[in-house]
Amino acid sequence: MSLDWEYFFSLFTMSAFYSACVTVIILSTLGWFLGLVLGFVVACAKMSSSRWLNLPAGVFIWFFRSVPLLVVLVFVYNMPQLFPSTGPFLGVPFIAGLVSLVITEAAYIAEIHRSGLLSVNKGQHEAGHALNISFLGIQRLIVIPQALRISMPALTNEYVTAIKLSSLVSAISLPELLQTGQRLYSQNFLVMETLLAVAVYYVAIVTIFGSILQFIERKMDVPSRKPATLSDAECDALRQQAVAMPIRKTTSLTGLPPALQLKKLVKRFGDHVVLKQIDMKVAIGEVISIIGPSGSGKTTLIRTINMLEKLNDGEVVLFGEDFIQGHEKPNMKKVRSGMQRIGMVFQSFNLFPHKTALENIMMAARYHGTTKEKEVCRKQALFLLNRVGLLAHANKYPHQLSGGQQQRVAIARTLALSPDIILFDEPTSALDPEMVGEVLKVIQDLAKEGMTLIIVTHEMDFALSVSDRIVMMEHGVIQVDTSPSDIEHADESTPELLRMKRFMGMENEESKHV
Ligand SMILES: Nc1ncnc2c1ncn2[C@@H]1O[C@H](COP(=O)(O)OP(=O)(O)OP(=O)(O)O)[C@@H](O)[C@H]1O
Repeated sequence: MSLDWEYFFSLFTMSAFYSACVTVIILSTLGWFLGLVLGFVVACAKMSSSRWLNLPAGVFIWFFRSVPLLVVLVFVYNMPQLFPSTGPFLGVPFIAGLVSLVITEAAYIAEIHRSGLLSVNKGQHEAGHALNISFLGIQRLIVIPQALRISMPALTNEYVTAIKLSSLVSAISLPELLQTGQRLYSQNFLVMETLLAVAVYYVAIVTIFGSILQFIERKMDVPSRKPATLSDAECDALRQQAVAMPIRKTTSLTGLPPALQLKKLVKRFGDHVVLKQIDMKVAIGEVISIIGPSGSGKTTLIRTINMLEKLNDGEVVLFGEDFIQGHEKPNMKKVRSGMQRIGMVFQSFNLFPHKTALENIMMAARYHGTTKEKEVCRKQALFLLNRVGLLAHANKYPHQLSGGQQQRVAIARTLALSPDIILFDEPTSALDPEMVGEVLKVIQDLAKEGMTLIIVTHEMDFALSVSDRIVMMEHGVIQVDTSPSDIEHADESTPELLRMKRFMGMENEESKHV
């Protein structure tokens, strides 16, 4: 048996096939896109902690992934028999086909979205929170763009599946490609030629639209972008554009309330009490280093100050005003305005990987509208980047920067909100030794300018040189709270201080014999 090639080629000049192609493209594209949107809602519902949301979402995914599209299709198309009022809507084959495709696609795509959303690092949410960006803002600006990039290959694959699945709507007499072919070969019995032509049409659609999605995927692929270091001339040009930030001078003023007052802070993780009634005052412009053995609660302490950890009991007072009360539901208005005054720099930088260094710095100011115009915002970000010595790297993405450079960008990002207090959580612990100095220098400059700083650190020499007070924590309590000079002069008459001195590695020969 040989194929009738003349007939086969004639099928590519037949207008019925081209209108069938249009039907397939519209149906599968709409089905995929609406499935994308519905799938996102279902994924968010499934990830919600509310049983009222995650249970129905789980049932939806389980049910519609289990039922074949053909069954859903026939059911939806015949729905008007049960509910006649749906007739004008679901009785239309295109709409019945679209609704079925959207429901089935949404069940699959919800799981793709969920894996994308889950793969965005917790630190990204925390960095957004520390920049006082709301939950929805964090999703829109930080999480969804990253999750979409991660999910894009699987979503492209799902689009191809939608194109192929659209052939099933031939079962309800929608003149798509397969149905057009079936109608032809039922008249002339040239089955193989017709189906071969149908296959060619499908391959062409998949190839064209698959390539478009792959192009978008490549555009979203941040690691493949490699903006270069700017030349000296380019840096000079940018420096001319930079506009100084209105940084608040917070040198200690007598008569003003402390910048921070921690009153009997208690934090528990299950039965484990990590902070045991911590009391501490931080004056305006003061630099405090918190040291102590691993697990003593240093990080937890500063995380409770900006609500990254929920306080169980106690109170945080910010510039003399109520800020956080452990035993009460937070007053979100007060918390939001307080958070605006506290910046945080993380051990693992938590820069936004889909944004350049400059965009990382601009994000929060633009979100909060502290600087209305994008251009002013950009100029201030340039100023901050210049201040941390990274103007030449303005257009680079975090993956192109060294650890020390990333941390300096993170500090500039924090400064973009003009905070009054900055919390540093072991800012140099994730850095190679040769990069520690460059970050400490930036922190030292902030200290000299009178910024209020609380620094959790294991860099003892740095703590001694930069701090007004050094606080040593052990087992969730503050053991010693003293000045660097008291530590340096510690001897046997002050055993607590001597122990701290030893912990800091400053033990001298004399004291070793104590
Ligand atoms: N999310 C959490 N869930 C349960 N336990 C936690 C959590 N975070 C911290 N902890 C526990 O709280 C204690 C204090 O942890 P924290 O990170 O504050 O210590 P640290 O003094 O900063 O230690 P390190 O110097 O090693 O960073 C530890 O025992 C830790 O296991």
